Amino acid sequence: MTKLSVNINKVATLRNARGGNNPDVEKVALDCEAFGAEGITVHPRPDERHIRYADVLALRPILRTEFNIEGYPSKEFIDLVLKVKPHQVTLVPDAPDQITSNSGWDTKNNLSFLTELMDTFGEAGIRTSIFVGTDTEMIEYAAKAGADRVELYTEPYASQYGKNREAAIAPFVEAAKVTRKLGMGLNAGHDLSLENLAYFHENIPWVDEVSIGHALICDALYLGLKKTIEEYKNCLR
Ligand SMILES: CC(=O)[C@@H](O)[C@H](O)COP(=O)(O)O
Ligand SMILES: NCC(=O)COP(=O)(O)O
Repeated sequence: MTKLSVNINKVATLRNARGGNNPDVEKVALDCEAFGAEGITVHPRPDERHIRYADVLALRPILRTEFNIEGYPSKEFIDLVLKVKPHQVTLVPDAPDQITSNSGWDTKNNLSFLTELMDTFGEAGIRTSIFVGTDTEMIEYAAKAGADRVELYTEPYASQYGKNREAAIAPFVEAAKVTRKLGMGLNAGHDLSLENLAYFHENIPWVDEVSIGHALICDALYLGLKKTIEEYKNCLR
Protein backbone atom coordinates (compact mmCIF):
# COMPACT_ATOMS: atom_id res chain seq x y z
CA MET A 1 0.00 0.00 0.00
CA THR A 2 1.32 3.43 -0.92
CA LYS A 3 0.76 6.01 1.82
CA LEU A 4 -0.22 9.57 1.07
CA SER A 5 1.74 12.14 3.09
CA VAL A 6 0.39 15.65 2.64
CA ASN A 7 3.03 18.39 2.51
CA ILE A 8 1.53 21.40 4.28
CA ASN A 9 4.21 23.96 3.35
CA LYS A 10 1.83 25.86 1.09
CA VAL A 11 -0.73 26.18 3.88
CA ALA A 12 1.95 27.95 5.91
CA THR A 13 2.83 30.16 2.93
CA LEU A 14 -0.76 31.37 2.84
CA ARG A 15 -0.84 31.95 6.60
CA ASN A 16 2.42 33.88 6.51
CA ALA A 17 1.12 36.24 3.84
CA ARG A 18 -0.91 38.13 6.47
CA GLY A 19 1.04 37.50 9.66
CA GLY A 20 -1.89 36.03 11.60
CA ASN A 21 -2.93 32.40 12.08
CA ASN A 22 -5.32 31.93 9.16
CA PRO A 23 -5.26 29.25 7.88
CA ASP A 24 -4.26 27.44 11.07
CA VAL A 25 -1.49 25.04 10.02
CA GLU A 26 -2.01 22.70 12.98
CA LYS A 27 -5.76 22.44 12.33
CA VAL A 28 -5.18 21.80 8.62
CA ALA A 29 -2.70 19.03 9.46
CA LEU A 30 -5.21 17.37 11.78
CA ASP A 31 -7.96 17.75 9.18
CA CYS A 32 -5.72 16.15 6.53
CA GLU A 33 -5.33 13.19 8.88
CA ALA A 34 -9.07 13.07 9.56
CA PHE A 35 -9.75 13.12 5.80
CA GLY A 36 -7.49 10.12 5.22
CA ALA A 37 -3.91 11.33 4.84
CA GLU A 38 -1.53 8.71 6.22
CA GLY A 39 1.22 11.20 6.93
CA ILE A 40 2.18 14.85 7.15
CA THR A 41 5.30 16.25 5.52
CA VAL A 42 6.97 19.57 6.23
CA HIS A 43 10.02 21.09 4.61
CA PRO A 44 11.31 23.91 6.82
CA ARG A 45 13.68 26.21 4.96
CA PRO A 46 16.27 28.47 6.61
CA ASP A 47 14.28 31.67 5.86
CA GLU A 48 11.09 30.10 7.33
CA ARG A 49 9.07 31.51 4.46
CA HIS A 50 6.51 28.76 4.90
CA ILE A 51 6.75 26.13 7.65
CA ARG A 52 8.56 27.59 10.66
CA TYR A 53 10.69 25.70 13.14
CA ALA A 54 8.06 26.55 15.78
CA ASP A 55 5.37 24.85 13.62
CA VAL A 56 7.43 21.69 13.44
CA LEU A 57 7.76 21.60 17.24
CA ALA A 58 4.03 22.25 17.72
CA LEU A 59 2.95 19.61 15.20
CA ARG A 60 4.89 16.70 16.70
CA PRO A 61 2.74 16.02 19.79
CA ILE A 62 -0.60 16.46 18.03
CA LEU A 63 -0.10 14.37 14.88
CA ARG A 64 -1.46 10.84 14.87
CA THR A 65 0.02 9.66 11.56
CA GLU A 66 3.56 9.54 10.17
CA PHE A 67 5.52 12.76 10.47
CA ASN A 68 8.15 13.35 7.78
CA ILE A 69 10.56 16.28 8.01
CA GLU A 70 12.43 17.15 4.83
CA GLY A 71 15.31 19.53 4.41
CA TYR A 72 18.96 20.29 3.97
CA PRO A 73 20.97 18.97 6.93
CA SER A 74 22.32 22.25 8.32
CA LYS A 75 23.22 22.25 12.01
CA GLU A 76 19.90 23.95 12.84
CA PHE A 77 17.95 21.38 10.84
CA ILE A 78 19.77 18.42 12.44
CA ASP A 79 19.17 19.84 15.94
CA LEU A 80 15.48 20.37 15.15
CA VAL A 81 14.99 16.84 13.83
CA LEU A 82 16.79 15.27 16.80
CA LYS A 83 14.62 17.30 19.18
CA VAL A 84 11.34 16.54 17.40
CA LYS A 85 12.10 12.90 16.61
CA PRO A 86 9.72 12.47 13.66
CA HIS A 87 9.04 9.04 12.17
CA GLN A 88 11.16 9.93 9.16
CA VAL A 89 13.74 12.49 8.08
CA THR A 90 14.32 13.09 4.37
CA LEU A 91 17.56 14.79 3.43
CA VAL A 92 17.37 17.14 0.46
CA PRO A 93 20.40 18.90 -1.09
CA ASP A 94 18.80 22.36 -1.34
CA ALA A 95 20.75 25.62 -1.12
CA PRO A 96 19.38 28.05 1.52
CA ASP A 97 17.90 30.47 -1.03
CA GLN A 98 16.40 27.88 -3.35
CA ILE A 99 12.80 28.45 -4.51
CA THR A 100 12.03 24.74 -4.36
CA SER A 101 13.89 21.43 -4.57
CA ASN A 102 15.33 20.88 -8.03
CA SER A 103 17.59 17.83 -7.83
CA GLY A 104 18.58 14.80 -5.81
CA TRP A 105 21.83 14.27 -3.93
CA ASP A 106 25.15 13.40 -5.46
CA THR A 107 25.40 10.53 -2.98
CA LYS A 108 28.80 9.40 -4.28
CA ASN A 109 30.56 12.70 -3.60
CA ASN A 110 28.71 13.20 -0.31
CA LEU A 111 29.08 9.62 0.89
CA SER A 112 30.94 10.30 4.16
CA PHE A 113 28.71 13.29 5.04
CA LEU A 114 25.54 11.28 4.40
CA THR A 115 26.85 8.16 6.15
CA GLU A 116 27.52 10.16 9.31
CA LEU A 117 24.01 11.63 9.17
CA MET A 118 22.37 8.24 8.60
CA ASP A 119 24.18 7.02 11.73
CA THR A 120 23.15 10.07 13.78
CA PHE A 121 19.47 9.85 12.85
CA GLY A 122 19.42 6.05 12.93
CA GLU A 123 20.80 6.03 16.48
CA ALA A 124 17.99 8.43 17.44
CA GLY A 125 15.44 5.93 16.11
CA ILE A 126 14.43 8.09 13.14
CA ARG A 127 13.88 6.40 9.76
CA THR A 128 16.11 7.96 7.11
CA SER A 129 15.41 8.78 3.50
CA ILE A 130 17.68 10.41 0.91
CA PHE A 131 16.25 12.48 -1.94
CA VAL A 132 17.69 11.23 -5.24
CA GLY A 133 17.21 11.34 -8.98
CA THR A 134 16.89 8.19 -11.09
CA ASP A 135 20.63 7.69 -11.69
CA THR A 136 21.05 4.17 -10.32
CA GLU A 137 24.62 4.84 -9.13
CA MET A 138 23.23 7.55 -6.83
CA ILE A 139 20.77 5.02 -5.44
CA GLU A 140 23.54 2.50 -4.87
CA TYR A 141 25.54 5.09 -2.92
CA ALA A 142 22.44 5.99 -0.87
CA ALA A 143 22.36 2.33 0.16
CA LYS A 144 26.10 2.45 0.96
CA ALA A 145 25.44 5.48 3.17
CA GLY A 146 22.96 3.35 5.12
CA ALA A 147 19.69 5.02 4.14
CA ASP A 148 16.50 3.17 5.05
CA ARG A 149 14.74 4.62 2.02
CA VAL A 150 15.27 6.88 -0.96
CA GLU A 151 12.78 9.45 -2.19
CA LEU A 152 12.74 9.72 -5.97
CA TYR A 153 12.62 13.32 -7.25
CA THR A 154 9.61 13.12 -9.56
CA GLU A 155 9.68 16.54 -11.26
CA PRO A 156 11.20 15.10 -14.48
CA TYR A 157 8.40 12.52 -14.56
CA ALA A 158 5.73 15.18 -13.98
CA SER A 159 7.07 17.56 -16.61
CA GLN A 160 7.37 14.83 -19.27
CA TYR A 161 4.10 13.11 -18.45
CA GLY A 162 1.95 15.13 -20.87
CA LYS A 163 4.30 14.57 -23.80
CA ASN A 164 5.11 10.88 -23.48
CA ARG A 165 4.15 9.16 -20.26
CA GLU A 166 5.72 5.79 -21.17
CA ALA A 167 9.10 7.48 -21.69
CA ALA A 168 8.59 9.61 -18.57
CA ILE A 169 7.98 6.65 -16.25
CA ALA A 170 10.68 4.32 -17.67
CA PRO A 171 13.70 5.63 -15.66
CA PHE A 172 11.57 5.69 -12.51
CA VAL A 173 10.58 2.04 -12.89
CA GLU A 174 14.24 1.14 -13.33
CA ALA A 175 15.28 3.23 -10.31
CA ALA A 176 12.48 1.69 -8.24
CA LYS A 177 13.61 -1.83 -9.15
CA VAL A 178 17.21 -1.06 -8.20
CA THR A 179 16.03 0.42 -4.88
CA ARG A 180 14.03 -2.71 -4.12
CA LYS A 181 16.95 -4.96 -5.03
CA LEU A 182 19.18 -3.03 -2.64
CA GLY A 183 16.68 -3.64 0.15
CA MET A 184 15.69 -0.02 0.71
CA GLY A 185 12.20 1.38 1.03
CA LEU A 186 10.92 3.74 -1.63
CA ASN A 187 9.30 7.18 -1.44
CA ALA A 188 8.54 9.63 -4.23
CA GLY A 189 7.62 13.25 -4.53
CA HIS A 190 7.70 16.62 -6.25
CA ASP A 191 5.04 17.85 -8.64
CA LEU A 192 2.95 14.71 -8.33
CA SER A 193 -0.66 15.61 -9.09
CA LEU A 194 -4.13 14.25 -9.83
CA GLU A 195 -3.09 14.17 -13.49
CA ASN A 196 0.04 12.03 -13.14
CA LEU A 197 -0.23 10.11 -9.84
CA ALA A 198 -2.40 7.15 -10.88
CA TYR A 199 -0.08 6.22 -13.74
CA PHE A 200 2.96 6.51 -11.46
CA HIS A 201 1.32 4.18 -8.95
CA GLU A 202 0.12 1.76 -11.63
CA ASN A 203 3.72 1.32 -12.81
CA ILE A 204 5.41 1.33 -9.40
CA PRO A 205 2.81 -0.02 -6.98
CA TRP A 206 5.43 -0.87 -4.36
CA VAL A 207 6.18 2.78 -3.51
CA ASP A 208 5.91 3.10 0.28
CA GLU A 209 4.95 6.75 0.42
CA VAL A 210 4.31 9.74 -1.81
CA SER A 211 4.56 13.25 -0.36
CA ILE A 212 2.45 15.79 -2.18
CA GLY A 213 1.97 19.46 -1.44
CA HIS A 214 1.80 22.09 -4.15
CA ALA A 215 -0.70 20.49 -6.54
CA LEU A 216 -2.82 19.04 -3.73
CA ILE A 217 -3.27 22.39 -1.99
CA CYS A 218 -4.06 24.02 -5.36
CA ASP A 219 -6.70 21.34 -6.05
CA ALA A 220 -8.20 21.92 -2.61
CA LEU A 221 -9.10 25.49 -3.67
CA TYR A 222 -11.57 24.00 -6.13
CA LEU A 223 -12.52 20.65 -4.62
CA GLY A 224 -12.14 21.31 -0.89
CA LEU A 225 -9.57 19.51 1.25
CA LYS A 226 -11.64 16.42 2.07
CA LYS A 227 -12.61 15.65 -1.52
CA THR A 228 -9.08 16.41 -2.72
CA ILE A 229 -7.48 13.95 -0.30
CA GLU A 230 -10.05 11.32 -1.29
CA GLU A 231 -9.21 11.88 -4.96
CA TYR A 232 -5.47 11.52 -4.35
CA LYS A 233 -6.06 8.36 -2.35
CA ASN A 234 -8.16 6.98 -5.21
CA CYS A 235 -5.10 7.34 -7.45
CA LEU A 236 -3.20 5.06 -5.05
CA ARG A 237 -5.68 2.18 -5.02
C1 LIG B 1 11.81 17.65 -1.46
C2 LIG B 1 10.67 18.17 -2.20
O1 LIG B 1 10.52 17.96 -3.37
C3 LIG B 1 9.65 18.97 -1.49
O2 LIG B 1 9.88 19.03 -0.13
C4 LIG B 1 9.51 20.31 -2.04
O3 LIG B 1 10.76 20.89 -2.17
C5 LIG B 1 8.59 21.13 -1.21
O4 LIG B 1 9.18 22.29 -0.79
P1 LIG B 1 8.51 23.69 -1.17
O5 LIG B 1 7.13 23.65 -0.62
O6 LIG B 1 9.40 24.65 -0.49
O7 LIG B 1 8.52 23.82 -2.65
N1 LIG C 1 8.77 15.51 -1.09
C1 LIG C 1 7.94 16.17 -1.98
C2 LIG C 1 6.97 16.99 -1.26
O1 LIG C 1 6.90 16.96 -0.05
C3 LIG C 1 5.99 17.82 -1.96
O2 LIG C 1 6.42 18.30 -3.19
P1 LIG C 1 5.34 19.12 -4.06
O3 LIG C 1 4.11 18.25 -4.21
O4 LIG C 1 5.02 20.36 -3.25
O5 LIG C 1 6.02 19.40 -5.35
